[in-house]
Amino acid sequence: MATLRLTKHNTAMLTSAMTLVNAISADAIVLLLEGATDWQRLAELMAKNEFEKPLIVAVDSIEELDGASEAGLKPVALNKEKAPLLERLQHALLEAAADEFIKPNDEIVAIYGGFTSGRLDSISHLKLDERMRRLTTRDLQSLESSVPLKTMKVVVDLAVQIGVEGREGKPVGALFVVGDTRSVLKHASDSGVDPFRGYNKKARNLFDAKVQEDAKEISQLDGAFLISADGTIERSRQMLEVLHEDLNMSKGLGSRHWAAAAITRRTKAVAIVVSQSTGTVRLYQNGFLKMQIEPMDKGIKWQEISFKPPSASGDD
Ligand SMILES: Nc1ncnc2c1ncn2[C@@H]1O[C@H](COP(=O)(O)OP(=O)(O)OP(=O)(O)O)[C@@H](O)[C@H]1O
Repeated sequence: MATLRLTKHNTAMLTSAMTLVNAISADAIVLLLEGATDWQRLAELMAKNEFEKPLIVAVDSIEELDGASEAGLKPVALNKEKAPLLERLQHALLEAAADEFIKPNDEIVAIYGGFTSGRLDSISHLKLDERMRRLTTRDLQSLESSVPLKTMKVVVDLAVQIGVEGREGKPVGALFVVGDTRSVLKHASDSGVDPFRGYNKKARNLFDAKVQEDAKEISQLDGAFLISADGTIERSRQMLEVLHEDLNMSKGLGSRHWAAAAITRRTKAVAIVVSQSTGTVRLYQNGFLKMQIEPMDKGIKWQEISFKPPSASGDD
């Protein structure tokens, strides 16, 4: 990947971004890069400009961020090399919020090469509240209690892609049940031949881009994916049989959503559903809708859902 040289031009752009942050009382800079840069020199540039706010450096792979933290920068790994600029920027903001480098209401100055590789040519002033509505760290962390955050993110990203892209020009829905697989299996049965059965763990791990593509193909078939906390597809094409009667669901949601909510009521799993009709991704935990993500053509927009807590009588 191209490393960024701190040329006279790039240095001047970075200095301008720092000046802008201070002038408008913004909260942080997000520097979106295609590869590493001289982290130490970047830190020196901050010191020279007396810039004391967080400078988040977002690069695709974690290896390229070697030394960034030690230099006093805030590193974020994207793993989105081929994604469009806007999606990478959005992802950088989500990751930075999840790592608590920034807060959901912060104002950010983003700096990146929008037109030419290796040349910082664009500076944007973003209000996070507008940018990503309300993805709060609290939401992510509350989900992390049963499943590691990185597994949640990989499944959510995949679900969003399925919702946006569909398959072969047709909309596709999907259901991922993540974590507590042993309990979930007690409520699951094959709805057809499971294409993942018999493959070794590595060939079933959703952190692998090829496995993600396979999962997108299989999402066209009936049934749910059961994913373990480490991101392994334990089963696919599973029909879930769970009682629905004590759930409080929005009107218009069909059996896939009911199954998703119900399984999280009975187990400690988190369910992530892609609606075939709208592409909307919903996350259920403990039988409740916790988050809803409306897909957009470019990037994702996160929304927090306010849901009615169960009444004291348990009549929910
Ligand atoms: N209990 C279940 N377990 C696993 N998958 C299910 C279950 N019920 C439904 N599905 C899957 O959901 C698909 C669509 O069902 P349905 O249209 O009722 O769902 P929905 O909630 O309205 O979702 P969508 O918005 O995607 O249409 C089914 O073809 C099946 O693959």
